[in-house]
Amino acid sequence: MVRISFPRPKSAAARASALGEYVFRHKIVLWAVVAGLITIRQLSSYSRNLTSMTRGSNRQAMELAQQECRFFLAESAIPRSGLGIFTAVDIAKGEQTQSMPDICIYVADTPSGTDFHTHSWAGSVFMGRYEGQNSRGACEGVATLVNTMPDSVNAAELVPFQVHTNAGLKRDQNPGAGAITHYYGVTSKARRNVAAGSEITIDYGDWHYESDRKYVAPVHTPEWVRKHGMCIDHIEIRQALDPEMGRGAFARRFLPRGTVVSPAPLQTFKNRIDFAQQEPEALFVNYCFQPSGTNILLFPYGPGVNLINHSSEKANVRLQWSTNAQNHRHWLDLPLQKFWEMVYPGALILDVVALRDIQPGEELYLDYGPEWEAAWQDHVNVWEANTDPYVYPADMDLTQPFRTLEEQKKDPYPSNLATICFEGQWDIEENKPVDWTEPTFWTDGMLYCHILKREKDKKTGSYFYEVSLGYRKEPHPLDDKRYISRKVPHKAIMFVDKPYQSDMHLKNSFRHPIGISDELIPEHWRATAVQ
Ligand SMILES: C[S@@+](CC[C@H](N)C(=O)[O-])C[C@H]1O[C@@H](n2cnc3c(N)ncnc32)[C@H](O)[C@@H]1O
Repeated sequence: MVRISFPRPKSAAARASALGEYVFRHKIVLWAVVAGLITIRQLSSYSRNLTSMTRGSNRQAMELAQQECRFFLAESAIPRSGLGIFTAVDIAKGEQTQSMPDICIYVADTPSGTDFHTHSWAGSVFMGRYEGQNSRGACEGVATLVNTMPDSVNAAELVPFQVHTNAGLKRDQNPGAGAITHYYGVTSKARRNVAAGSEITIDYGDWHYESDRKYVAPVHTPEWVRKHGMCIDHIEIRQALDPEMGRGAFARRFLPRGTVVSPAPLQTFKNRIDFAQQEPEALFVNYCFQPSGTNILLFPYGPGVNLINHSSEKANVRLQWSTNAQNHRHWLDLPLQKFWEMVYPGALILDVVALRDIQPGEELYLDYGPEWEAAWQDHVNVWEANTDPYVYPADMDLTQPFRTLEEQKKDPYPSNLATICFEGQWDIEENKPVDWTEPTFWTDGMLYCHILKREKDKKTGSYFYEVSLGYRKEPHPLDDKRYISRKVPHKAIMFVDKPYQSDMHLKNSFRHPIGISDELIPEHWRATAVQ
């Protein structure tokens, strides 16, 4: 598989003073020495803890797991914006501001009449613009949890360029193809040095919270963060041990029985039917809980939570309602109409809790319930490999020069693929060619394009192209010649699936929400099922 990565433009905030950098780096070194000493002490206390746990006490070990945790969810410094992400450790400029990459699940045609759009990203941001007519990506983890504070962006710059991986599942081999998202690998990095205790913030760009007011995030102490926060750093994401499952979630450290492995703030949806505009219904439902006997969907967006795969025999985590003050558990008792008036994303929080001691590196499993298991088995029994011609965009060799339209007449690209170009100019006039401009945020400048001409730089050997840009949702012959960009570098071109071609649109791909124990759901919710 060939992957390209794009350089990111330098932002003003990234130009921190050399002196500040020097002081901060030395602080880091000092911190690392102290941390090293702590680690040695912790390791010995860790083994003591293990011993004491076998005697029945695991409180100390749980505290240790909490101490080692770097990232937490706690009440945001932005008024009335619920939870925010805090760091308990110093982060140097350029380092990651999260402990694991996020996934995004694209819905090809955003349902109307729901609040799906409030906690999902515009199609272009994580490169899913061409999945459908009006696509939006619901992401879990930092990409959804981080708050915007345009006047005080301390930290995160979202880095979307490692997306597009089918996690080893192929449509001609695996029943799980199309049942997991391909958009994995969204991360964020610090724009400047971030002190331990800070809330991590970004700038959403086109959305300003009460834009007439300025908020500067107070920096808490790391102790405050540990005391009041919920750890979101206990999980690592890797390929699942069973390759049929795609990715999976693994324990980053020893997690004693009863540890909250991760909180899962929920976005609630009244009706699963809203996500059934196409066949198959939106992949999004596979990443949601559905209480039995209802049509309600609960989308958990705690980092890594919906990467936990199913096993009824090996389940080592379970769900329970969070005891955190940010969880409005009492709202579950409200009549449903009142509940829907009150509820907002993050108002309800489930905790994923260790059912037994979990060793570092163990894969985490949740019991999705008998209905899910039966549905998966039925799916595997009837599933047939899809052998129609198809090539994954990630399998295209991007070291080869892109073929011009003329060359493609003789040697066409696979019919499911389209070429896209990243172009920084939005006001190109018809029939007035311009020279290529680098976009400030690459994915925003993503457009369909046709390759008209190719040149090779004699000195460097790199390729440059003349392309025509298409501003439509689908490649269109009329766009062949109108908006021309010249001197487009090779790195600014790539392949994507045309709309409705990627695995998640396969008619025979598996769909089933995750089951949730009846004990957690109020009885009166079951009276609501819409047929
Ligand atoms: C919430 S996601 C879990 C994360 C997913 N593995 C991924 O890579 O994004 C649920 C989906 O994962 C896959 N999955 C989870 N547990 C599985 C199992 N026991 N066997 C096969 N597939 C499983 C199914 O495609 C299911 O619909």
